Formats: sequence, C-alpha cells, structure tokens
Amino acid sequence: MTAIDTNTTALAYRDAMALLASAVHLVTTDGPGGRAGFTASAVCSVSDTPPTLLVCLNRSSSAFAAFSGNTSLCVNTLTAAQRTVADAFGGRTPMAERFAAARWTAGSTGAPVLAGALVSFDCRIVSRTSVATHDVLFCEVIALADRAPNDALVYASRRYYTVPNERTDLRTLRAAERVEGLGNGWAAEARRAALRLA
Ligand SMILES: NC(=O)C1=CN([C@@H]2O[C@H](COP(=O)(O)OP(=O)(O)OC[C@H]3O[C@@H](n4cnc5c(N)ncnc54)[C@H](O)[C@@H]3O)[C@@H](O)[C@H]2O)C=CC1
Ligand SMILES: Cc1cc2nc3c(=O)[nH]c(=O)nc-3n(C[C@H](O)[C@H](O)[C@H](O)COP(=O)(O)O)c2cc1C
Repeated sequence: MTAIDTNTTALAYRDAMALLASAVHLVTTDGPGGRAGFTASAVCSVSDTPPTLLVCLNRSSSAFAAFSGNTSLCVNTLTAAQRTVADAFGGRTPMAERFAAARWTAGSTGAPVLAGALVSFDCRIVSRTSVATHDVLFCEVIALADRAPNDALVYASRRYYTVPNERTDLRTLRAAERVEGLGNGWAAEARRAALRLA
C-alpha cells in the first residue's frame, strides 16, 4: 500500500476513484423547491425492505437548493444512447436547458421521469445526512418506470462506455443470421453462447 500524501489527498483519491466503473444516472426533482437535476454516479442500493437507495449530492451544486426544498426525487439510469443528456446535466448548464435536452413525464411523487431511461426509481426522500462536502439523501422507492432491455451507459477512467444488454445482443445476432444466413462456424457458436445467456 502507498500512503497518501496529505497535500494531494483529494487528487489521489479522485485518481483512485476514477478507476471504478459506475452506472450513470440523472437525479431529478420537482416541487416547491423548484425543478432541478444533475448527473450522478454516487448512487447506491441500501435495502430491499423497504426498497431504499442513497444519492450523494455536493452542497455546492446549483441543484442543491431545489433538492433541499423538495421531498421527492427520481433516479433515472441512463442507456448508452443517452450520453449527451449526461453531458447536459453534468454541470454549468442552466436547468431549463438541461431539461430541454430530453423528454419527461411526472412520476407518482411528481419528480421528473426521463423517457427511455434504462430504469427509473421514483422516490420519497426519507432522511438526509451531511457528510464532508456532500449531503447523503436516503430515498424510499415508491415506483419503478418501465424497463425495456437496452445497452447501459458506464463511466470509468473519466469517459463513457457501452455495456451491451444480453437480450439486445441476442436480437442483433438473430438479425445478422437472418440477413447473412450465418448458421455455422463462429456465428453458430456465438448464437449458442447468446442463447445460454437469454
Ligand atoms: N460524487 C461526486 O460528487 C462526483 C463528482 N464528479 C464531478 O464531475 C466532474 C468531472 O469528474 P471526472 O471527470 O470523473 O474527474 P474527477 O477527477 O473530478 O473525478 C474522478 C472520480 O473521483 C470521484 N469524485 C470526483 N469529484 C468528487 C467529489 N467532489 N466528491 C466525491 N467524489 C468525487 C468520482 O468517483 C469521480 O469519478 C468533476 O467536477 C467532479 O468533481 C464526478 C463524479 C462523482
Ligand atoms: C459522470 C459524472 C458523475 C457525477 N456524479 C456526481 C454525484 O454523484 N454527485 C454529485 O454531487 N455530483 C456529481 N457530478 C457532478 C454534477 O453532475 C455537476 O457537475 C455538479 O453538481 C456541478 O453542477 P452545477 O454546475 O449545476 O453546480 C457528476 C458529474 C459527472 C460528469
């Protein structure tokens, strides 16, 4: 283990955290505190009884005041096709412009639900704790939005990657077989592997 130099602790920590791959979410809210949202990787499952997750929000974020004034939020997990929305919600863009970058419906809590998200967790904020620079918001999941099989967006080493959905893979493979008439060799082996995953 290499000890962390106290003068570069934050930088060393960030460099180390940058190695971790994570899902990418738009965390959104609406209500008396106003409408706001930000791109987040610091989202974690806490419990399934009742379904509970946590979100870490920097108190210096322009979205912080709205989340403080509201009692609900929605965690919208992004698909690979939604990386431009991740950029829009990643900072320094006015809130109206962020929301104009995508289509929305209102969840049962009133929080904005992103159309076409990999999955959306509509939540009631049940507790808040300030830790260092961030507020940790503990949220009970009230509703889940439709989940269509899709490729996931992953953030690692400060860039975005696509994680193919197994079922999407299978559809692609079947389409390739139909178009190209592939039925033997590597294609047949790949098909068998995909069927085992399905
Ligand atoms: N948890 C957070 O608050 C996060 C904030 N960010 C912010 O987004 C921007 C771009 O980030 P990157 O390109 O990934 O480069 P970066 O070098 O700023 O961050 C690398 C990694 O360090 C962690 N991190 C960064 N800032 C943090 C913070 N203030 N508190 C706790 N963990 C933090 C995250 O895991 C991030 O992926 C930066 O302004 C960064 O601060 C990014 C990821 C998580
Ligand atoms: C991939 C990615 C993940 C992020 N994750 C978080 C996070 O979990 N919590 C957080 O407070 N900010 C996170 N941020 C930073 C916010 O999205 C946003 O940039 C920051 O709150 C400053 O926004 P502002 O210009 O609205 O103040 C992340 C940014 C990126 C690009």
